[in-house]
Amino acid sequence: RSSAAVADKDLLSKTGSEKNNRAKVALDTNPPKGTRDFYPPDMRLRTWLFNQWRDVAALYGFSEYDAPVLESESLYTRKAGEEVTQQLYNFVDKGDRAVALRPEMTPSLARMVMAKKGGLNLPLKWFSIPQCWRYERMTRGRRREHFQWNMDIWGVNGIEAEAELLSAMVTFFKNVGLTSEDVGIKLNSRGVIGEVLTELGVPEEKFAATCVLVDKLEKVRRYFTDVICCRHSQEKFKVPIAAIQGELEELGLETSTIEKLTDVLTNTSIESISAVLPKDSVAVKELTQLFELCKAYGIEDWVMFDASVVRGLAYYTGVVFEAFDRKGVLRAIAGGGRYDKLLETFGGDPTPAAGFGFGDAVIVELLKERDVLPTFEGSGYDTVVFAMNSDLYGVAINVASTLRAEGQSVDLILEAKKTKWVFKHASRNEAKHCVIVAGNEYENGEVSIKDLSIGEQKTVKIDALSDWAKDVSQK
Ligand SMILES: OCc1cccc(Br)n1
Repeated sequence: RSSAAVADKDLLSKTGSEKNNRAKVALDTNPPKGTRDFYPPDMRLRTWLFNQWRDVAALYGFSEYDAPVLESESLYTRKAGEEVTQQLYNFVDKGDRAVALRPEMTPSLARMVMAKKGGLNLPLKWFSIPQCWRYERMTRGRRREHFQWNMDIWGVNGIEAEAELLSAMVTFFKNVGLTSEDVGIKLNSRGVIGEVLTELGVPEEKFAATCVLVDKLEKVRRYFTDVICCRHSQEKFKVPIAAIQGELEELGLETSTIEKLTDVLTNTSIESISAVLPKDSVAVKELTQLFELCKAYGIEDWVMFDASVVRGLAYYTGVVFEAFDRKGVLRAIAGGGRYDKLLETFGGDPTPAAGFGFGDAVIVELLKERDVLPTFEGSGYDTVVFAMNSDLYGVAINVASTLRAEGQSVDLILEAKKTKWVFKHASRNEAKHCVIVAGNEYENGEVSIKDLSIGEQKTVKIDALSDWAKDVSQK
């Protein structure tokens, strides 16, 4: 039996409450460490955000898919030292299977594509909003779960896929009231690091792990940038390099290589990066083309080149990008890139792919900070219906049913309540109307309806309630 079950039993027996089954020790009503409850107002915000994501996915012709939150651990046993694999929420189940709560969705997507082998009509434009998990020592009190909007295009070799994904991301930002002054998207290509490391004689099998380390550098850099406030200067990379020097040397990278990398990583223009890369650099060519396509989408104000962006996932192979808040206060808002080799690492056929992940936490922090977050306090149903006295409750049920048949969301008051209480309840829940079933009006075949937005009350014939409902729904 699990230790927790034993503990609970002990607890019950210790408190001698086994008999009446009421534990004397208060239940811990918090959700598990690092997880969140969504009460109705929180759920209304979450539903609003997810609907914004769904709307954009629909605009761009993406289809929704899903996969189990539980996957075989083997999907994530990459050896590149990524944070996401080092913090796996994994366990051995009762069937002795090594399983994990998914830390990201892309491997599940790759598994689903591979399961169908050639049976899928490429290209695929698929999206999902999975809850993803990590088990991080609560040293930093960070969350262990988040919901992450995933948008992926499979089967397209060209940079057009990345441009379409960037456009979809920008459309979302615009739809929720953010501008290119609030958010930027840094673009880079792992080809840049790849070409530099190749020139320096570093074997290709070290590229992924180097990128993962450099991504830490990026995080360390951001920390040191705040501390040392010397943006875009070589010094910044010197100091943080020390923080990962050991790991870089473990990778077998010479100090001269590390120095050369820091020169490359501080480039923030295509022109300057072209000067340190081979003349016929593929990375420069694809990035130049990507910026031209961004111009065609009219999103050039949102995107910029930044050679320090490599993202922390080992499987990216080409263009990578990261959305950030221009004030530099929050962590990355979203990130993505091209991952052409992921299926091969699972033993599948080479299939080009690109996509992004967009978490539900940072964006909400940003919307709050920019004061563009809608409010969701009220339940927002249309009408409250109540009977002034219990012998009219059957009439109230009929009234509610008539209004519901016309598509109105109705909160039928299920108990005897004072009118004052009902009006307060209706206003607190931002209902639009309140229908009162009372004796004298009922004798005339009528009910009384209060318009809560203007506070006026009028009587309506019960057999005219359907027309009334149609009429108010048009307003
Ligand atoms: O962004 C990395 C990540 C993965 C799973 C759960 C959470 Br919270 N964060």
